Amino acid sequence: MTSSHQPTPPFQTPDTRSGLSNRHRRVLARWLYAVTGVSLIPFAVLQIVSGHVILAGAELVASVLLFTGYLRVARSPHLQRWIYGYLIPLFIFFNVIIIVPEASISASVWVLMMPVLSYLLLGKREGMILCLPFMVAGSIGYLYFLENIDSARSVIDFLNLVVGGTLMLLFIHVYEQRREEAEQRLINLAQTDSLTGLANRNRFQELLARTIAESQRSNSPYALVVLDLDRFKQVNDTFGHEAGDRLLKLVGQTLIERLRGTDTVGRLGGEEFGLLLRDVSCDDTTQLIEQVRERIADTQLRYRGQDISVTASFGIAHSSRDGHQADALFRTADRRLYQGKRGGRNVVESHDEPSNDELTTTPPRTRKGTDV
Ligand SMILES: Nc1nc2c(ncn2[C@@H]2O[C@H](COP(=O)(O)OP(=O)(O)OP(=O)(O)O)[C@@H](O)[C@H]2O)c(=O)[nH]1
Repeated sequence: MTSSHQPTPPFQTPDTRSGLSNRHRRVLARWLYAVTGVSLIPFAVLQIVSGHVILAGAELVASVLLFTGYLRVARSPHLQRWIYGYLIPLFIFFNVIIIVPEASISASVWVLMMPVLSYLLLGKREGMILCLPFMVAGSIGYLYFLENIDSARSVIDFLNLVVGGTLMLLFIHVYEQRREEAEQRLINLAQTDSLTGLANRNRFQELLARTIAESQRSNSPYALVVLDLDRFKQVNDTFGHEAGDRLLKLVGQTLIERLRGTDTVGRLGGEEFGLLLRDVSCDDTTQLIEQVRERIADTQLRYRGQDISVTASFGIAHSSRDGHQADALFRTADRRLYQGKRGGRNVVESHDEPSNDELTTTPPRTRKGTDV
C-alpha cells in the first residue's frame, strides 16, 4: 500500500460552471425564456400588420416554445441543455436578422450580447466556445449586409462591430478569468488549514460524508483514523511555539508522503489529524497505520541545533465494523484514540477496550507500540 503519490488536493470548486451558482443560472435562464417569449408577441403583431403572416406565425410558435421552456427550466435536471437550447437558436436568430435584406443597421448590436449571455450562463470555457463562432459569423454576415452601402462608411461600420465585439469578448474573458481565480483562492482559504496546507476540519468532514456516500454505492470499505500527537505541549514548552508549528507541518508532510493519492489527510485542529483511507480492509488499515505510527516516531525535526521528535496515538474506525454514520465513526475513532492515550500513548487502537465481562473470558489484547 506504499505510494509516493500526494493525496488528492482537498480543494473543490462549487457545483457550477459560471460565476453564477446553478440556482442563479436557473433563475436567469427562466427570466431570459420569459422575457424573450413576451418580446416576440408585439413583433408577431407587427408582422401581421405588415402582411408577413408566415413570419408572424413563426414568432408566435417560438413564443409558445419559450414559455414552455420558462415553465420547464424551473425543475428540469437538464439545466445545461435548456441553456444551450435557448442560446443556440437565439444566436442563430441574431445572425439571421443581420443578413435579411430589410435588416436595420442596428441589428448588429446583438452580436455584442453574445459573449455576455454565453459567459454568464455557461462560464469561461463553454461560453467562449459557443459565442466565438457565432460572433465571427455575425461579423461576416454584417460585412455581406454592408456591401450595398458606400465603401468608406461600410469599413468604419464593420470595424466598429469587430473592434467593439473583440473588446467585449476580451473584457468578459479576462473578467471571468480573474473572478474564477479569486473564487478559487477563497475556496482554498475556506477549506485549508493555513499552517499545514492540509484539508481543515470542515473540508475533512465534507470529504468523509462524500466517501461514505460513494463507498455505500460501490460497496467498498473505508477507514477513518484520528491521530493526536503525544505530549505536544512539552514540545511547545521546551522548544517554543515556532518549533511546535514546524513539527506539525513535518507530521502533515509525513502523513501525505505515506498515504495513497486517493486518501485524505486533514488537520482537525491543534495537534489532531484525520486520515480517510479508501478501499482498504480492516487488517490492512491497522498494518498501514502501524507503519505510519513508526514513521512519525522516527521523524526528527532539526531545530536550532537540536533534534525534536514526537509520537502519536491513533484511533481507527472501519466501515465494515463501525457502520456508515459520520458522527458515530468520529466518536468511535476518538474513543479508541483516547483509550490509547490512557493506555500509554504511541499506539494504534482499532478495537474498543474489552468490558469487564469480556476480560474474564478472553486474554488481554496485545497493544502495539511503546510508551515514550
Ligand atoms: N505550536 C503549536 N501548538 C499548538 C497548535 N495548536 C495547538 N497547539 C498546542 O498543542 C498542545 C496540546 O496540548 P494538550 O492538549 O495538553 O495535549 P498534549 O500535550 O499533546 O498531551 P496528550 O494529547 O495527552 O498526549 C497545547 O500546548 C497547544 O497550545 C499550533 O497550531 N501550533
